[in-house]
Amino acid sequence: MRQAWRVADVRAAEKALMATLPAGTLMQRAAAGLARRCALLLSESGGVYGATVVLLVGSGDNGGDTLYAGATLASRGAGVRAILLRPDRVHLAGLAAFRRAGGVTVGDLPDRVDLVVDGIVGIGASGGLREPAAALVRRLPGLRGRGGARPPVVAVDVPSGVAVDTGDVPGDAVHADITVTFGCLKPAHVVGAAAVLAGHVELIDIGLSETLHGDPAVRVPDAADIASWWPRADAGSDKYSRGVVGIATGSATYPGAAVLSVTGALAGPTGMVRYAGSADRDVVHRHPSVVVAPRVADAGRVQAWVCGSGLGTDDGARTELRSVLATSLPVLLDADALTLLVGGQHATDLRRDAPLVITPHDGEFARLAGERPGADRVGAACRLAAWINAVVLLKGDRTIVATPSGEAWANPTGSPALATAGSGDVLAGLLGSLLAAGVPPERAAIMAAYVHGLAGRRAERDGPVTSPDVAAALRPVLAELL
Ligand SMILES: NC(=O)C1=CN([C@@H]2O[C@H](COP(=O)(O)OP(=O)(O)OC[C@H]3O[C@@H](n4cnc5c(N)ncnc54)[C@H](OP(=O)(O)O)[C@@H]3O)[C@@H](O)[C@H]2O)[C@@H](O)CC1
Ligand SMILES: Nc1ncnc2c1ncn2[C@@H]1O[C@H](COP(=O)(O)OP(=O)(O)O)[C@@H](O)[C@H]1O
Repeated sequence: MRQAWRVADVRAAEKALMATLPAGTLMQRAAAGLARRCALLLSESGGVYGATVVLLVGSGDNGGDTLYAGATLASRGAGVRAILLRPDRVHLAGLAAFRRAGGVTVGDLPDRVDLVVDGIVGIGASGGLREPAAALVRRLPGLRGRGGARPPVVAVDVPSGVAVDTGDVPGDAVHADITVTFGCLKPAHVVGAAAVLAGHVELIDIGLSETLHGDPAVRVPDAADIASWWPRADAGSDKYSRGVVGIATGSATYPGAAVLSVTGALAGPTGMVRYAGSADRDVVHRHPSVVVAPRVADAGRVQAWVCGSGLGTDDGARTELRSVLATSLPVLLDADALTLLVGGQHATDLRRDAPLVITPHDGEFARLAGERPGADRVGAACRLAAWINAVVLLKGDRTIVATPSGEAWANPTGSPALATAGSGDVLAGLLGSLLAAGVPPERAAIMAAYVHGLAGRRAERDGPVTSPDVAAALRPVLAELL
């Protein structure tokens, strides 16, 4: 698991650590790690000696890191040119070291560039990138280096132009190939559009873990977490002890939603899937192992319910929603079930002790919360989770999982190929199976999003992706993961 920390916490930890060290130690550690990464990148593409490196240097310590790293590269024979965005407020010691090593300052981007280092602004950024930095950043995609190729861009700490605590990108911003960050990850590395602009993120240890306390802003699961949390059958298992998941999705109008959510559930860890609804014939035809009933009330015992996708929003759908919410079981609500919640007719049904998970996309989120998630997706998901007292899985690129107590996770897997009709139904079924197997709701949401994201990536290897492809990819993905 990785963790990302807010700027205020990073600042406090840096201050506490700096108090125990000679002045400038942390910047030297940061700059050394940054120079090492830049040198490696240049070595892979023709060598450090003779390469042309451009530093974009802002007025704070982010620029200081960049100048010291530039000095190291210059001392190894690179031609390093620094553009100072605020010459009157540059990091003076950094600039002196840079000049001593043979670095030169220039007024504009050179014709040929082999590496760009973005040190315009780091965690001290406020608001969108200002001019003249913004104009410079807009020109970066037009640069050419060795062999006419676009030169790699290394961002220092964070890509300049992103909102560090939210991952929002309010305007022009650097699109980095690599971001070299120091001490710990920040939210912009793992959520929102900023995470895409950060490219590959490399963390340099500057000793910050000694003084970094409290709760991270966002957690990011890895494959080992998912594998270790996944329930497994053992010699004593039977189909009931593994959990039975109930699926109340689809309708005569939308039988596909039922089939897709059931397919997702069948890939999960439960020993049995029960389906309740009017798409029963389609479900049994596709999946003979599924036990079907016309309504939730007739379905028999389950350990968790999935309700919503393709259910419709008529009175019959409302009855089914009421039936699942009246149980004392974990419930996942998606799609039409979320629409039915709007207007408050189910407010009393929602007052329940058993876990509730909701899986809105941005439109459904807006219907429930009264506004779209906006720039701070993690904050928005946490607020809705607290308000509705449910685990919220906010779909999208880097899906967010938030708990009522304010814990947030960002899913690192996935692909835009998942933006295809019915792929959310597959996710809901898988998540429901994890709930029925006894996995705590926030973990079930994180695990389902992770595996669903891997399935999307696997499916796209074979060309354009449909939701049945995502469902079909779940089992091979799990075979590799577990
Ligand atoms: N502390 C430590 O121990 C360590 C810190 N380290 C490094 O320090 C970095 C933080 O340095 P920092 O605090 O000096 O802030 P920084 O990111 O350079 O930006 C401040 C300057 O940017 C400007 N500016 C702001 N917004 C802007 C905008 N939208 N558009 C344009 N300009 C904007 C702002 O100008 P102003 O608003 O004042 O006019 C101000 O002058 C951190 O990311 C890491 O790299 C490492 O060495 C490890 C140890
Ligand atoms: N741009 C994107 N990048 C990555 N994943 C995405 C993107 N857009 C959507 N997704 C994922 O695709 C799925 C779509 O779900 P949903 O909107 O409920 O579709 P449907 O209702 O058709 O099943 C979600 O898991 C979501 O996280």
